[in-house]
Amino acid sequence: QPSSKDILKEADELRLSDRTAAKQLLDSIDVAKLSGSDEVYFQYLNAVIGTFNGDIKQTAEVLKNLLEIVKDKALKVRISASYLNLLGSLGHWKEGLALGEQLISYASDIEEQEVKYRAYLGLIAFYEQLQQPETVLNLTNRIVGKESVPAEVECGALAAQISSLIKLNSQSFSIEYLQNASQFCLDHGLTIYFAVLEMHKIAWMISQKMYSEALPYLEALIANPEVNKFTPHLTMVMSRYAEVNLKLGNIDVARDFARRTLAIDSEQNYRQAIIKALEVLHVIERDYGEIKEAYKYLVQLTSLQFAENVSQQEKQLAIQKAWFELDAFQHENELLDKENSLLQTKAKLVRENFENSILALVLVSLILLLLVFWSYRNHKVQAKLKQLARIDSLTKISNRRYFTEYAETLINKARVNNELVCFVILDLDHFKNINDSYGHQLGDTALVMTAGTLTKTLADDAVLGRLGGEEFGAIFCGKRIDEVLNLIESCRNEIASVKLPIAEYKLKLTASFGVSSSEDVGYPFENLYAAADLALFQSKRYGRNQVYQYSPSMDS
Ligand SMILES: Nc1nc2c(ncn2[C@@H]2O[C@H](COP(=O)(O)OP(=O)(O)OP(=O)(O)O)[C@@H](O)[C@H]2O)c(=O)[nH]1
Repeated sequence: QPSSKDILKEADELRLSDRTAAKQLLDSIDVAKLSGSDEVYFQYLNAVIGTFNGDIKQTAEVLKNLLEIVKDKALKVRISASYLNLLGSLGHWKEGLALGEQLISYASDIEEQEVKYRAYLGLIAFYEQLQQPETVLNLTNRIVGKESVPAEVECGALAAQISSLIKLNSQSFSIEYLQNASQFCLDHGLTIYFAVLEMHKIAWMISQKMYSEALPYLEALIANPEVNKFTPHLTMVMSRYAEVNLKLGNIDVARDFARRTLAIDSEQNYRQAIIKALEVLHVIERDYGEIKEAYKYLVQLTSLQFAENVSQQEKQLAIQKAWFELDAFQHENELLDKENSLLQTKAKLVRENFENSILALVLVSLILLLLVFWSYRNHKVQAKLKQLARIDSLTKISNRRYFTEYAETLINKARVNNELVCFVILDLDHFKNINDSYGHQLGDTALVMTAGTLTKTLADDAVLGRLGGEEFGAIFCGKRIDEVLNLIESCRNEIASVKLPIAEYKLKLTASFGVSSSEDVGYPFENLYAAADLALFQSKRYGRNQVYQYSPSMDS
């Protein structure tokens, strides 16, 4: 029991030699059981086998649809080749030219030689219809005589090759070559190609006026049942037979076969044969003096020749038009491609621009951030510097410059508010002795401890500062004099109880105070300062470690 695939292959092989058997094989297959790709193969064979009798248009339609679904590369090439052939027969030049170009590219990247040959054969048939014998010859030379070419492909190529050689009047043509080719196709049972080649041989013989030599070949063709089945071949053979007999003086046979030719193709589909038959009949009637009959055939002949010329010219024009349209289409495609790549470049540019903008934005943001940070730091540094410029580095309270500045501001404010201002100068007693006896370091410690005590006892009520050396100042605004004196008194006590870090704490630290008030000397700071200084002097003079308040009597 052969598999469906084997049956398909067998039908494929019989396709050109025995169409009926091939068709019967196909009909024996259960289509429902075929796999996807085998079903396409089946449809393809069914369509091409049908072509010989059936409607070419319908076959073309089937192949077109198969092309859309076919997956197998080799089968795709075959279907394309057959479809191309039909497009040529139907005069669909533009579609054919486009498919032809596609087929060339399919063929170039297919591995299987056989498929490649079949693709070339499809192209050959199409270019024959385009009447381009040079192209046809070029393609046939890629097949003829090459290794592992299937006989049917070889015969197809041979038929086209020889026809082109004759058309081009080539030196490479010889009747022996044609004879061998014809015999080869006959031996392989490829009757159609055999008939085509025989026809070329006969035509060539007629052109060489070898009428009697041509006669037996024509008779053999007429007797061949395979040729008989195929109307275009049969009409051509019969009309040629009429022509040769006319030349040989067999008038009755010539007339008979010319009339039979007209009868077979009553619709005059195969014009070349009909024209030939009409020519024979016209000559016969004219030579017999049958003027009326001769005239009748001449009219038919002329109008058919005219129609043939017109359709040939129409075909040429259609082909030209197809070339132009294809060219325009390709140009349009190229233009579209260019436009596309332009758009892509544009999009890339926009993207790059965007990316650059983002980058710039990030950079600017970073710079801004740095600036903000820098200015913040700068601000802090400035503030720190400013603070450093105001602070006495040893005692960490306001230095003289800042204290004086600030005192002026406070005093001005107090004057406006009509508040009492008291100014106090404090000076450590016998400080020089501390330095001299215990060293500068202990002197510094004493200064720091004094500032600490001042801050602890007075900072809530007064603004403090170091005036220089072992001298400190304090400003009280909006306090009564007795309150100020009390505070200073307790400050003096605190200083006196400071324990300097020396052995057994036996060194006593004391300070003398001079106090002035705006009530006595007004608000000018110089006045307050001078008055407090004078009071301090009294305090030192009269025993130290005590508080003296300025009184105008001190001035004298
Ligand atoms: N350790 C130290 N000593 C200082 C500093 N500034 C000033 N002195 C010293 O303070 C001393 C001030 O001495 P004097 O002006 O004679 O006054 P005194 O010894 O305190 O005597 P009376 O004020 O009269 O009680 C000097 O020896 C200065 O060198 C300082 O920042 N650190």
